[in-house]
Amino acid sequence: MGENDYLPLFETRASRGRFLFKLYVLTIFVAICMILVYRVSYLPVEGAVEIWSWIGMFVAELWFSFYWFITQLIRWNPVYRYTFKDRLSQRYEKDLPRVDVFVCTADPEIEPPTMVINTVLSMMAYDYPPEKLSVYLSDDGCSDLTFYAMLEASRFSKHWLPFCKKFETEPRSPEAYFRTALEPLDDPLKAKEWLFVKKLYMDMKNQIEATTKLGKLPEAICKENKGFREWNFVSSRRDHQTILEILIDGRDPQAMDNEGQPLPTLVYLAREKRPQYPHNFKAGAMNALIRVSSRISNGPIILNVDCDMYSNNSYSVRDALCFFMDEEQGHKIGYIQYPQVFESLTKNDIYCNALNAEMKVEFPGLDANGGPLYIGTGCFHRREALSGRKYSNECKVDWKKVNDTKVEESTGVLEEVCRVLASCTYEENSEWGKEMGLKYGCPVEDVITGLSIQCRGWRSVYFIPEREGFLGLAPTTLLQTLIQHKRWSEGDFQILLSRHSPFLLGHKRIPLRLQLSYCNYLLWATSWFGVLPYLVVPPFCLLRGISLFPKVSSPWIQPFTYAIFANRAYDLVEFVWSGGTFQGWWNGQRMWVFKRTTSHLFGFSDAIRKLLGSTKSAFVITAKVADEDVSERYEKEMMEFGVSSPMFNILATLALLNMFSFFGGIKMVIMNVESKVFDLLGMQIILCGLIFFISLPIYQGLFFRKDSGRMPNSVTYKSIIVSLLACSIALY
Ligand SMILES: O=c1ccn([C@@H]2O[C@H](COP(=O)(O)OP(=O)(O)O[C@H]3O[C@H](CO)[C@@H](O)[C@H](O)[C@H]3O)[C@@H](O)[C@H]2O)c(=O)[nH]1
Ligand SMILES: [Mn+2]
Repeated sequence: MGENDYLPLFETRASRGRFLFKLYVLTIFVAICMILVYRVSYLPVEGAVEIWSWIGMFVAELWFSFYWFITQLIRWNPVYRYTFKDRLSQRYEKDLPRVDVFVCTADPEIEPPTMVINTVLSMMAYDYPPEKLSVYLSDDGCSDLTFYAMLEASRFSKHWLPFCKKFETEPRSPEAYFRTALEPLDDPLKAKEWLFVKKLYMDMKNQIEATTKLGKLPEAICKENKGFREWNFVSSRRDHQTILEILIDGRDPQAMDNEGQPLPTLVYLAREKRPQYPHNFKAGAMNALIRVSSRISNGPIILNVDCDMYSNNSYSVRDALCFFMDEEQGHKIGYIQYPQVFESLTKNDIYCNALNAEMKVEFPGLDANGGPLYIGTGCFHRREALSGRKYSNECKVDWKKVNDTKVEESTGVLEEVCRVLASCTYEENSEWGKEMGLKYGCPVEDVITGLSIQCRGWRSVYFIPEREGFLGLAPTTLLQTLIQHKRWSEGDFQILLSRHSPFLLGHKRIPLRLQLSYCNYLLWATSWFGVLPYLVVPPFCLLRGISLFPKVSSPWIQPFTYAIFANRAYDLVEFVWSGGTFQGWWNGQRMWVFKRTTSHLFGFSDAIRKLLGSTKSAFVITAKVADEDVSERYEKEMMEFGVSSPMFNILATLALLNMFSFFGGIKMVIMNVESKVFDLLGMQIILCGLIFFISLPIYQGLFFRKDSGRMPNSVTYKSIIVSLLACSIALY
């Protein structure tokens, strides 16, 4: 192939027709400047409350302006990637590299074993040479139930893999497939086979679920495999030796599916845990997997998924390789991030978990600005980059040679060697968790690790396949959503404050526009600087009759209304364009306020406390199952409160304060029609009104609902007292 007729394995297209967007940005920019000019030139001269309120609003607006700037920077010039899998096959089919898949699970109760093995099975069934595919499960829950389910899955895979090939099934998680697929009616022979495999799956599932419900394995099952004996030595989930079993050794000529084809390697690992050693959550699990897999299969490409993210597209590995193996650009690429897509969402996505705008607009924009973040799941890594190697020109891989090395040890010996690699002491006095592998000490181990990979000179790529690559589960209650966002905002902010921040570590190593783009997420924790003043000061001042905005009749009102409403209109268009509904957008506005006044506020304070050394970071795992009545309310899109939490106290208090002020404001307007109250306070009344309408589900939860998902009484009482107190302070 000559220099000139090189055909790339992927291509990058910038999105076109951005003129309207850029015009919109320009007009908002002008409006923002005018708002700031107004604030500075009309600073009240007397009255402490007046002056301080004014300053509070000004701080909020400065914050909004800055944040607006970085959100536009991310949106400025998104790029989209396309792959050519046929070219990959033509050139490299025989030399495809080994690929290691890492699945992490941590708790058999909130991450049920059937869900875990469905993810594992979907990964084993990739359209990829099985002898080059290895799937590793890290079980931080150290559960014999999960181990048992994995054994069952390894048996079932002998039927499932040939079945997937024959029927070209998609998706390849049996649960997801059988949930929707219809039996093939055209061919009775095929139908018989189809029904047979379906029954096999159902039987396996029922048996695993029955055993899980019991919570204990029957003797008979334990006798079947020597692996179960390991649990005799497990004192608790936090105190046990390494358990490592190679359930299928791909090298074993006996490891065949029922059509005589080889099977992918399958490994179960519960790394050693001891109370005196920090286990570092998912980052620790991943690092153990990196080491263990380096001995067993040592694939140069690693795919990392959470246990709830099954593969929905059997070509994802090939797509990813189109990037890594591209002759001109591939060697620079450290990781390829796929979007996080969730299948558990309701129609109008009541908790706004879809991340549509992030995944469809912001990440393509990040890709243009220097590369997307690593977000923990659905990400293909180059092993070298993940392990800590710096990028250099020598990183060019000779793909024709990568498969040359062979492991010689027997399965038993390999297991022995690898147990040591997953022990607690192995990492002592080493660079693991610092310069090697995923970084420790941060609740968003993914983002901080991705950033450090980029700072070591690697490029990252964002790829949205036509058929979604991975489908996962999002939180299904309000509190879980808020807690997840607290973990994210806290971790992200911690990165910004640390020496790993994009501005310190990234200085001169990644482009400035990428440094700034990172702030879009790393500054989440500070968002309450903007939002809290806007939720507290206007209603408070409204009750006192202090005006914070230009008169409705003044021309100065225009930049305010334009900046607020045009911005929201743009947001709506973007939301609907990326697949949402109008009601979903409205729900998103509510969650926007909720997250900023609770998750981000708490994330901020915990990050600061951690900086001062008074707390340690934790990782609250998101539940993947819920009680029946909770799920039922979720399906009906009823907001779930149910338990008391300081987060709910804040939400309810703010909602009540704005409600009192809104009605107070309306009353003032009605009582003094001639005195132009509306002209003076109109904008504040409208703002309080918006918060009032956004908070309707809160009032329902506080006063009108009877079900167990309503606000607990303690929250109701506390919020009423505090908001009334605030109102009386305002009035007197
Ligand atoms: O001690 C732990 C805790 C968690 N996990 C696993 O980490 C994954 C993510 O946990 P989850 O509770 O589902 O968190 P999410 O907020 O949904 O996860 C997102 O955010 C995390 C960082 O906050 C990333 O680790 C995840 O990959 C990313 O999907 C799951 O597979 C867990 O089993 C472990 O392996 N060990
Ligand atoms: Mn998750």
